[in-house]
Amino acid sequence: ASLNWSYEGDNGPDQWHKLYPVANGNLQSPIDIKTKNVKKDPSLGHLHVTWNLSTCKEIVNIGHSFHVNFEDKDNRSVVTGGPLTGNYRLQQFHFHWGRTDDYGSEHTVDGRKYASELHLVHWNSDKYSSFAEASDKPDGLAIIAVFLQVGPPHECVQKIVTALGSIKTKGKKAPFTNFDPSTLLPGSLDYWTYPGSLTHPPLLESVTWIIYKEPITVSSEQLAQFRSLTVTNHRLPQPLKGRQIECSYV
Ligand SMILES: NS(=O)(=O)c1ccc(C(=O)NCCc2c[nH]cn2)cc1
Ligand SMILES: [Zn+2]
Repeated sequence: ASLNWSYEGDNGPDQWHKLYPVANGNLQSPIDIKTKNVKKDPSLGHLHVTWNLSTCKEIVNIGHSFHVNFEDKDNRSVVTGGPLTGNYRLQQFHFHWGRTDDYGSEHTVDGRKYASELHLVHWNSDKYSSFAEASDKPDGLAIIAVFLQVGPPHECVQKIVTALGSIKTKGKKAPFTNFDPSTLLPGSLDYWTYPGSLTHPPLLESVTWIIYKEPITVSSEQLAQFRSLTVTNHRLPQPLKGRQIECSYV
């Protein structure tokens, strides 16, 4: 089915509220993280990530982005701990980017835009039986975000960039196996967390966001390869509406 929304033109982000009224809700994402307003929460423990590379399945061109999909029929790849209660199962990861290296992340930090942002999407498999069922529940989803800055090329991102060559057109998919997403995490495991939403339609307010403070580094050429699929796919920061951002001190 062709999407009724886009990132530019008549169906762009400022129009999304017409078909998805929640776009003007109180828990919309992304947001700008004003670090001086973040609350240190000593009770926020480590995040425990157990991603099993046997669950990595395929890479798919979905038009406005590409997804790396995981088998989520059991708890082989889960995240738990930190702000989460119970196990959240990894379903897919994807990136957001802009037309140039100067912007492209969805979340920003004191107004700073990164070149890109990785999202690792998980659903609450203790309480729900599928992503779709979990996707509209307040405790349904947990999305881990990692910022990407420009510098030397990233060895593991290169595996993803190489695979893009075989999914050049919308709807195409290719096998993508034995990839360990933990190779995409930064060195420091300090994170911010806040309650928010999916960052494009259906924009459901069902997400516990967990955003690593430290970026990873990719090259300008690797980002240019992302753009070869679609030129831009990031939403701008939304109103905080009184939400509190917390941070761990690992
Ligand atoms: N950028 S992001 O916030 O990580 C994000 C992650 C996943 C989705 C998504 O799965 N959207 C369509 C499928 C669906 C959801 N609920 C019912 N169908 C959207 C945005
Ligand atoms: Zn995303």
